Amino acid sequence: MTLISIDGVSRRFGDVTALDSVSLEIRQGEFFALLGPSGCGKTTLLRILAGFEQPDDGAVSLDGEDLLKIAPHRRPINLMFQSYALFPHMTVERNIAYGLEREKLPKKEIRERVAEVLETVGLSTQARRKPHQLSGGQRQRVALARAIVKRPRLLLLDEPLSALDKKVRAEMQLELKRLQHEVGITFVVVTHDQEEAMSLADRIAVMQGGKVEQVDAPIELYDRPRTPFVAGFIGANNIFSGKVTEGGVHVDGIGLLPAPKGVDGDTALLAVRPEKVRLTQIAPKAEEAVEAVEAKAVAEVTAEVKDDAVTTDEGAEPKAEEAADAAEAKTDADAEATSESADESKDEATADNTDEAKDEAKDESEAKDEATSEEAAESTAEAEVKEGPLKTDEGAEPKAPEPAVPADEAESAEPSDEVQADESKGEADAEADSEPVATDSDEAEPQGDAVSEAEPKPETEGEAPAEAEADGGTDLRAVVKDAMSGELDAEAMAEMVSKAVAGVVAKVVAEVVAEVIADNDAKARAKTEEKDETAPEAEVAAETETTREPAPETGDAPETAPETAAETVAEAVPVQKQEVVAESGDEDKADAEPESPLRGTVVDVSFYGGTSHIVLRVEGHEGHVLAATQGSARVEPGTEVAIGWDAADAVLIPA
Ligand SMILES: Nc1ncnc2c1ncn2[C@@H]1O[C@H](COP(=O)(O)OP(=O)(O)OP(=O)(O)O)[C@@H](O)[C@H]1O
Repeated sequence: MTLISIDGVSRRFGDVTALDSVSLEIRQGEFFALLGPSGCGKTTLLRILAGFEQPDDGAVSLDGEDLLKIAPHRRPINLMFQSYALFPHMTVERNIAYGLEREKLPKKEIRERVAEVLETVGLSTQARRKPHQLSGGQRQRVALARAIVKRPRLLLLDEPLSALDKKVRAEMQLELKRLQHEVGITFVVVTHDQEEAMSLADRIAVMQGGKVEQVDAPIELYDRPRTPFVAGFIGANNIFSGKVTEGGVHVDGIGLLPAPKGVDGDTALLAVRPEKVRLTQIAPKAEEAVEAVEAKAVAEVTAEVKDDAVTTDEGAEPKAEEAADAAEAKTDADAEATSESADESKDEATADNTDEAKDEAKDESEAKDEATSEEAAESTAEAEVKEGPLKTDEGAEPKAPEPAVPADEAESAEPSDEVQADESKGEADAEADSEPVATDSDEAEPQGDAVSEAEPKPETEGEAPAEAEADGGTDLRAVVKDAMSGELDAEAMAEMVSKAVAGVVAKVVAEVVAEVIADNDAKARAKTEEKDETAPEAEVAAETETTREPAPETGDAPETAPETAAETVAEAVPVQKQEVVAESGDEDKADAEPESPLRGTVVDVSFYGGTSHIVLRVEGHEGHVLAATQGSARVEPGTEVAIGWDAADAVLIPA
C-alpha cells in the first residue's frame, strides 16, 4: 500500500535544478533509501517531505492527502538529523521525552513511552547520562529513540550512520533494520553510501542530477540495472560499449562479446559483474606441467645414480653419494645454469696449461685399469636408466639436439667453443654425442671402449669435461665411474652429475613437448573441421585464437632447450583446455556459449571479504576488467588469461 506519493516534483535554486520532475512512491512499512552522489538532490527531496522546503512544481500526498498543505510540525513525519541534534545539558531520558512534553501528554504516559523506547534501543541503563557521556553509537540510538517515541507515520533519516566508525556503523545498520521491523514505521533514509543502502533498504531510488534513474529492490538494481549510470554506480561492473548483433555485442577493437538478445543494430552498453567473469589461464599452466616433468625426471635419475653407487662399490660410495646429493640439491638447475657452468668449466680448462691436461690424461688411463668394479656399476646404472620412466629406446626416443658443429667436421673447423668440445671427445666419441644416454642394450656390457668413449675428462687439449657433452649432457656412466673412483673432488663430481641429469631431463621434456604439440594440433584440426560446417564467423575467431606452431609429423622433439620447450607447450595448448582459475555460475552453461575474444593480463590480485579481486588489463579496452572469485584465486599478476562469461549473465543496457 502506498504511503507517500511524489509526482513530478521539481525544485530549483537559481540556476541549479536540485530536483527535476521527480516521481516515486513509498510503500507503507517499507525501508526506503534515496541513494546517489553528492548534489543529486536527495536532501532537498527529504526536506520537501519534512516540510522545510516547498517544491516549485509537482505534488506530494500522504495516504492520499495533500502533504504540501500541512504545516511541518503537524505532519506525521519525523526527521532524524545527521548531527542527532541532542540537547547537551539534558539527560538521555529528558532528550527523548522532550517532544512528548511539548505535546503536553500526561507525565505517566511520557514515562511509560520513554521507558519502552529506551528498552527498544538498548539504553535503559544509560537513561540518566548526558550525551557527552555516551559513545557515538549510543548518541545515535538516543536520536533514534527521540524520533520514534512520537510514533510518526514516516521517519526520515539523513545520513544516519555517517558519524559512526566502520565497525559501529555495521552494527547500527543491523540495529536500525531491527528497529524498523519492530516499530513498524516507514523509514526513508538518505545516503550516498551504496553498501549502506543495499544492506538496509527494501527498495532504493537511485538519483542522479536531480532525477530518479531507477527504483528497485537492491538485488534488482544489482542484477538488472536499467541505465548506464546505475550499472556503473551500484557495485563494481565491467562495461563495454558496442553494437548489438545476433551473436552478441560487437565492440570496436575487441570483437564480438557474449551478450543476451537485444535489438539488432542498436548501440548498447554491455555490463558484466566481476563475479560472472570466468578466467582461463593460458600460459603458466603449461609451464608448470613442464616444470613438474623436469622435477620428477631429475629426482628419479638422481635416485638411480645414488642407488647404483651404493650397491656396487662400498669404497667409492661416500664420494658418489656426495655427488648425487649435490646433484639433487640442484634439481631446479635449468639448462641456462647448465650452460653457464659449462662455460665456466671451459674457461677454466682453457686457462689450464698443457702439462696439467697431460697429468689428467695420465690419471685417467690409470683409472681405467682399475675400472672393473666401476664398469659393473656403470652397466647397472645404464640398464636402470633405460628401463626407468625416462624412456630412451631408439624407437620412441626424440632426437637429441644436434651439436653446433658436427663431430666429423670438428677437426677441420677453426677452434671454436663447440669444436673444442668435439675434439676433446675424439672421433670415436662422435656417436655418443648424438646419443648422450645409452640406448643400445649391448652397451650394458662392461667394455673398455665404452668407458673410453664416455670419459668426460679432456685427453690432450685441456677442455673441461662438460664440453665433451655439449650436445645433450654429460654421460651418466662416466660420471658414476669418476664418482666411485674418487678421481675428482666432490664439487666437480656434483657439477658433472648435475649436467648428466640435465641432459637426460632435456630429452624427456622434449619427448613430452612433442606429444603435447601433436595432440593439440590434432585437436585444433578437428575443431577447425567442425567449425567449417557451422558458423563461418566463429571460425575466424577460433583461428585467431588457436594459431599455433605446426606439430611435427613424427615424434621427433623440437631442437630446443627445456625452457624453450616450455614456451612451445604454452603456445600449443588451446585455451579451451586450460585450467579455469576464476569462475562463478553454472559450468554446464559455459559449454554452450560462444567464446569471448577477450584476452588479458592479470595486473593485481587482492583478497578481502572472502573474495579474490582480480584486476586485468585488456588490449583494446579502456580501463581495467575486474574479476572476482570466492576464496583464493589460483592466479598471479602477469598471468595471461582468456576472459569469458555466459551471455545470460551479462546485462544489455540501451545507451
Ligand atoms: N538552499 C540552497 N541554495 C542554493 N542551492 C542549493 C540549496 N540547497 C541545495 N542546493 C543545491 O541543490 C543541489 C542538490 O542539493 P542537495 O543537498 O539536495 O544534494 P544531496 O544529494 O543531498 O547532496 P549531499 O549528499 O552532498 O548532501 C546541489 O547542487 C546544491 O548545491
